[in-house]
Order: sequence, then C-alpha cells, then structure tokens
Amino acid sequence: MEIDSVRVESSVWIGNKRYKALLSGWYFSWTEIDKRNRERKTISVPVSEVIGVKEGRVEIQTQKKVEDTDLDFTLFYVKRNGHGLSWSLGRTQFCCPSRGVRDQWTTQLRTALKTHSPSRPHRLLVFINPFGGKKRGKQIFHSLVAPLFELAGISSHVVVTERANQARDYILKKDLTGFNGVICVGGDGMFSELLHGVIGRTQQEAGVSEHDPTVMLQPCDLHIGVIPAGSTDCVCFATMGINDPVTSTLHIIIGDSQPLDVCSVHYQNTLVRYSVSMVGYGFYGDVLAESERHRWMGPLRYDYSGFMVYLCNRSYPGLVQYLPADSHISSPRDKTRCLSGCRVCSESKERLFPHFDSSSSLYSTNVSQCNSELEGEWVTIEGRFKCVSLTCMSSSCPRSPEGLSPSAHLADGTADLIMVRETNPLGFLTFLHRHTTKQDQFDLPFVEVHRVKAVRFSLPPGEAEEEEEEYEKQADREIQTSAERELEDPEKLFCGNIAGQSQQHLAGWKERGSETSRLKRQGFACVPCCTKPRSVSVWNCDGEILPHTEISCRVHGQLVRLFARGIETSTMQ
Ligand SMILES: CCCCCCCCCCCCC/C=C/[C@@H](O)[C@H](COP(=O)(O)O)NC(=O)CCCCCCCCCCCCCCC
Ligand SMILES: Nc1ncnc2c1ncn2[C@@H]1O[C@H](COP(=O)(O)OP(=O)(O)O)[C@@H](O)[C@H]1O
Ligand SMILES: [Ca+2]
Repeated sequence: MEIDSVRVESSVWIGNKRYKALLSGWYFSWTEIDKRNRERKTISVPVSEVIGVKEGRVEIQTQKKVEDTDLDFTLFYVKRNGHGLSWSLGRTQFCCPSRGVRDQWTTQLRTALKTHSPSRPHRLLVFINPFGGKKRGKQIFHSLVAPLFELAGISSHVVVTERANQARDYILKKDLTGFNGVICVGGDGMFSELLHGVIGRTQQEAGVSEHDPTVMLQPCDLHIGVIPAGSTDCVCFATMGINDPVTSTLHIIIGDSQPLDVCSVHYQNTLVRYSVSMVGYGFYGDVLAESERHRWMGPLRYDYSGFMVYLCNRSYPGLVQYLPADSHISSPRDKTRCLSGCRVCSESKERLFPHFDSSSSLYSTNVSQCNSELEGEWVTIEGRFKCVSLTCMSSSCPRSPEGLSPSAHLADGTADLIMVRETNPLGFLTFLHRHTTKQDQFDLPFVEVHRVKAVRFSLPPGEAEEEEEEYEKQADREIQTSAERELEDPEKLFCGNIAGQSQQHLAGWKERGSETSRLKRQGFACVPCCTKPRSVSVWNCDGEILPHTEISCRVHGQLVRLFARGIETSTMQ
C-alpha cells in the first residue's frame, strides 16, 4: 500500500477481479485491472457521498457481517438511480491483500470523511406525524430511515407526535443542546411546524421581534430535514426533485445544505404565520377549506375538493399591492429553472447579507440593511380574481411537476405573485391543467405574474364595508350558537390545525367574533357550491387556513436551511 499526504493506493479484490483502489483528494475510486495489467472501467465516489465504512462483509439490510474475514471491508455510498434524482444506498465489498492494508483503508477512509464532510450531523431530533398522508410515517421511519442513520453513526431522538403543534412547541421550549438538526416525517403541515419552531427559537435567542414586519430576521443555524410522508409534500419535491424517503435520508446523512426563502405573513403588526410554498387566496383557499372536511380521504381530498370548488366557479374582489424585485436579476417568465448550485441564488447571498462575516458566521441584524430590501415603488392592482397566490419557490409537487411558478428560485430573496383574473370556467381549467404539463400557465390573457419582495392584500373599500355588514347579520342570525362555542376555544374549531398561533394571536380571534363566524360559514359550515354568492375567500398558507383576509407578506431571503442541495441535473454514476 502506498500512502502519501494526498494519495492512498493499493490493490484490492472485488469478487474474483483485481482492482486498483485510490483515495485522492475528494474522491475514492476503484479501477478494474485485467489479466494483462491494463486499466479498465473506473468507479469513482466523492468522499462527501460515502455513508459508512465497515470491517468485514456487511449486508445492507441487516448490517450484520455475513463473513468476518480480516481482509475485507465494506463501503456504503450514495448511488444515483434513473435520471439521478433518486438516490439509493450503494455497497461494495473489498478484499485486501493483508489485514494491515484493510485496517489502513478503513482508517484512511474514515479520516477523509471527517476532513471532507465537516458539516455532517451527528445527532438529530426526529418528529413523526403518525397521521400524515397515508398514515405510514412510523413505518417509513423505522424501516427505511433509522437503519441508514445507524449505519452512518447518527444518533436520533424520536418523538411520535400526539397532537398538532407538539413538534413546534418542543423546538420552541426544550433544550436542544447537541442536536445538529431537526427532521420531520410527514407532510408540508409537519414541515411548517418545524419551520415555525426553528425560526421562532432563533429570533427569541437573538432578541428579535417576529411581529415587526420591517425587521431583519436572524437566519437559522439548525438545519431542517424532510422525510416525505404527507399529502402534497411540496417542500420535499421542490428541494429534491423527488419524494422518496431514502433519497431524503441520504441528503440528511451527508449534511447537504440548501438555504430557503421564507415569507412572513402579517396582520397589521402581528405575525400570523411563515410560509415557504404557497400563500393562496380564492381557489386554493377554498380547496383547502373544503378539503379539511374530507381529511378521511387522505391525499385524494385535494383532488375531490379541487373538483367541487372548480364547479363553484367563484371569483373574488381584491386590491393587491406589491413591491417588485429587481427585474434585471431574474424574471418569473425567463424560462430558467433553479437547479443545484443555482447562480442567481448564490449571487443573492451578498445582496441579502452584505454584512455577513464568514469568519465568525455572524449575520448583522442591521435595520437599515433590511429597509433597503423594502425600498422601491409599490404597484397597485384592483380587480376580481379567481386566485391570487404567492410562492417563494417553484412549489413543484407530484400533482404539478413544474410547480406553481416553474422559474422561481429557492433562495434568491424573492417570491412570485400570480394573479388570475375572473374568467370563464374553461379558461380557468386551461390555467389549472397547464400546471400538469410543460405548457406555460402564465401565457394566458387573464393571468399576471410578478417577481416581488413584498405583497399587501386588502378588500376594495366598498366591498369591505358591505361584507362586514353582511357577516355581522349572518353571524347574528344563522350561527350564533356555534360562534359562541368556537369563541370559547377557537383552536378546537380548526381541529388544532392553526399551527403557529401565538397566544396573542388567538386573543385576536376572540376579538374578531364576526370574522371567525364568517370563516366557519365559508370554510367549514358551507356546503360546496352553495347557492349564496360569497365575495370573500380565505387564505391558504402552506396548507393552513389563515384567520385574516387583509394580510401583508414579506420575503426573508435564505432564512432557513434544509438538508438538501436543490435539483441536480442528470448525472449518472
Ligand atoms: C386539471 C388538473 C389541475 C391540477 C392543478 C394542480 C395545481 C397544483 C398546485 C400545487 C401547489 C402546491 C402548493 C403546496 C401546498 C401545500 O403546502 C399544502 C399542504 O400540503 P400537505 O397537506 O401535504 O400538508 N397543500 C395544499 O394546499 C393543496 C393544494 C392543492 C390544490 C390542488 C388542486 C387540485 C385541483 C383539481 C382541479 C380539478 C378540476 C377539474 C375540473 C374538471
Ligand atoms: N399527532 C397529531 N395529531 C393530529 N394532528 C397532527 C399530529 N401531528 C401533527 N399534526 C398536524 O397535522 C397536520 C397535517 O400533517 P402533515 O404531516 O402535513 O400531513 P398531510 O400532508 O397529510 O396534511 C399538520 O398541520 C400538523 O400540525
Ligand atoms: Ca425565492
């Protein structure tokens, strides 16, 4: 065996074939040597993608040694399947000329792993929602994820949730010393709990008020990992390009890091929620409100509710104001895609954090810096809309592989505002259908899209007053008793589903009795396609219904980081 400071090399055997194994720089490779000593095919694995090195011949499933010889070692690494987005565990068993050489290899490979992968997690906090999606969260974790963590030497503390918001509260309140990341096994709702916990805790520790819409929030160090086991799983799909628990687990193990923009939603000077995928009014709000009544259908509830709400053919008046992003940098119609190593996103880092000190990893929370992000001319648009949606990223998911806004970026500090004006049912169906094909859903005369830094939504003045009167009357007449019941415990009304509500915010609900009554009537008590015209919809914020109509949203560039690397272009191994 030859070892110098940059190279380790020796002969090894795989089965009955001889190979030259080489560890050089960032790569470990093995090249077949034929009987005439000529070099044949080489397989090369980046050290950063090695999952583990074990002495002996070890099986993948059981991790047991099938044969304990002194000459063998087994290498586990990331293997790309198909087009490269789906990852599985690769395994190769090497036989060395002597025990000394075998021990040298295991030592050298483990040292290289430590040097080249310093950001790997050692200890993780895992939250499983046993009721998400098809209710397979526990099974997915124990059969697919836990064995890989064990192989990689990662220890985990597992919490199977017993109620909504448990994961969020745990992150906000418990001692997290020693954890390098938090993982959710569930859907977008579960991710959202972790998101609120991690952002909230980071701001608490930094002494930053989350309620102030103009403040620069402190970026979060604790990484979030997502094992898809929900209904839409849009966060996972949009950051990995695939919903696959094993792929997600391998990205977590190797400590990949993908920054993500987050949108904060405020009502007056109170934080309502954070969003990473979609804040949608009109169609998407109605679909969500309707779908909550059909949770028993599992993921299909969205298709069923989508169909019912589509038949209602509603449109809503609204006043939308937005702060455009710099159109020289990128545009929602530039037909590009945000891929792994995206230039637009990496160049945004300097713009978003001009005072970032890389030596100490400190971000300056300078208020003037944040205000510069909020500078510019606001644009106002009034009209009747089928839907108004804001998305910080493409929001691609299996239902819409290109997403709500195919050219949106994961970490550029902007979101895309999509406004679909009132149109005939066929026009709206064309718009919806284009989400499922490669056709441009923005190339329709009633659709507008803008890349923005902030958005405000309000009801046109006349409408707002009329609505208010109508709701007051309705609230008094029709649902007084249920309104009283819900005021006693507003959280119960939504089945504990308003994750992220602060006490202050819940108090806000109690004050606005007529608004909660209205929501109940619209979202929960209303029969789909009811004959009464309704001119106010609800907001769908990453799968949660918001208790306010007039909201303002602001994008916080690269606020959190995921164990992911964005979508890779085809790279076959
Ligand atoms: C005709 C086919 C139309 C397909 C339209 C697809 C649009 C898909 C947009 C997807 C945006 C996803 C944004 C992510 C939202 C999630 O955060 C959030 C929570 O997810 P979770 O339950 O996993 O926790 N999910 C949602 O709010 C679900 C929104 C889903 C909307 C689906 C609408 C389906 C529409 C079917 C319409 C059928 C019309 C047929 C007329 C003949
Ligand atoms: N043990 C639990 N019981 C009830 N609700 C829960 C529990 N754990 C999490 N939740 C809530 O369930 C909601 C949906 O969960 P999620 O995992 O996103 O599944 P889905 O994608 O099917 O909606 C989330 O808003 C989350 O807060
Ligand atoms: Ca973005």
